[in-house]
Amino acid sequence: MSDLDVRPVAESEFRDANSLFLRTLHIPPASDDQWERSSARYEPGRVLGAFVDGELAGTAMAQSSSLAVPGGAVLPAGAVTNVGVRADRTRRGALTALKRAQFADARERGEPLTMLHASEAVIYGRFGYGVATRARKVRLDRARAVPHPDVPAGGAVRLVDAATAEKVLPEVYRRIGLTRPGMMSRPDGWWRHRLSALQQNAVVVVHSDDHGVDDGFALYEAKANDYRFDDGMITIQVGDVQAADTTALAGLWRFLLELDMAHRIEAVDRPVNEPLEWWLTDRRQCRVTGVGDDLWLRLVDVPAALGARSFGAADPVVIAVRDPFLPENSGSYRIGPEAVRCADDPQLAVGVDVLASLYLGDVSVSELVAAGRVEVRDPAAVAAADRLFATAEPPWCGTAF
Ligand SMILES: CC(=O)SCCNC(=O)CCNC(=O)[C@H](O)C(C)(C)COP(=O)(O)OP(=O)(O)OC[C@H]1O[C@@H](n2cnc3c(N)ncnc32)[C@H](O)[C@@H]1OP(=O)(O)O
Repeated sequence: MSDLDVRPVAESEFRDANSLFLRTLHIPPASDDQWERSSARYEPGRVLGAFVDGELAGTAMAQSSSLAVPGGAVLPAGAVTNVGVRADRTRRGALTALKRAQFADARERGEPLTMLHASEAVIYGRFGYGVATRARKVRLDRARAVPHPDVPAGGAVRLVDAATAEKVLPEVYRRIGLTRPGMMSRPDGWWRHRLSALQQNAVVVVHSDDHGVDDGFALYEAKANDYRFDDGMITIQVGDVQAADTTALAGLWRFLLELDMAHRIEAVDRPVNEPLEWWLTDRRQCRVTGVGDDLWLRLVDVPAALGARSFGAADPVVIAVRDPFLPENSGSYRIGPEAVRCADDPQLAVGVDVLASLYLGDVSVSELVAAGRVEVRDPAAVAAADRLFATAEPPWCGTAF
């Protein structure tokens, strides 16, 4: 019988934890240069190790962040990443023990939420995570994607070098603000890691408004084919577009669509309701090549999380929440103008993972009723619950971590 112990790893062990994690993704250990960049995200006390008989067998870490929820509140949230268990130690409870320790740590830190992007969709539901935002991938043929005359116009764009980007991008992101449910703050270490990519092939374009105030940016890389023979000359791969308003967003997209020599533009992690189709004379030139799960959310402290978001106008609904992994969250909640625990008979019942999918407004209650994921005890409650949880626009995270 082997002995499993979970504890925060010392800073001197961060690199071992990183190497172990990379191996679980079948990636070789980082070079000194890669580790130098990657290590910025490692926060003392937030990198956990699972030790089997004293030897590191698994790891999971979190970055201190925060998440915008419906109604405008921004809640402390751990951004969980670099989760992996050595291939010869899997399926013996190491991840389960790491998740228990991470949730306990989140509670101590006063973080009602924890979030992640999942490598596989089957891993995290059992721990109470649900898909809370989705994102789409689009592809545009530059020659045919002609901007519509009604596309908002204004401001200016400029290319900036790596040193300028390091200063300007975090400022612009802060100025834009966490304006939409699902947007998260980007820790300093996240920025250091992300911007270190600029030493390589990434290009940064910044948009400023008519008063010269920077209000958006885009990061992209060019992937060159042999333009003499291949169908495609150059594909522009867009990794991060952030904008304060539609004029800035349209200005950045217009710039990308006017890049000489670019044959194709591909963008990932875009909001499902980004108005690209409406900005083209031929809407079919915006090809959606995929819509996938984006942010997975876990309500670690259900009363605090429900109490922090606003709800739409409708009669209150009593919902029973089942949380086998953190049973202290289980119970009935009256959701109305405010959400509180109660002792009333529930009208609907959900698992805490399903509650996470409803929480930011990505999916409606009735869609999940149709999917069999919401137990209905009072059918009249479904329409009211739809109105309570509905948000003005779909949530979007927009930050890869
Ligand atoms: C946020 C991120 O970093 S995402 C990256 C996640 N990491 C990876 O994908 C790397 C490769 N995979 C791994 O390292 C491991 O398989 C992990 C971390 C996903 C799981 O670690 P394990 O220690 O094996 O998990 P653990 O033993 O606690 O499993 C708990 C339960 O989840 C199930 N489970 C865990 N991982 C998987 C999986 N990938 N597919 C299907 N079921 C899984 C187990 O079967 C077990 O089920 P049970 O309770 O019914 O017996």
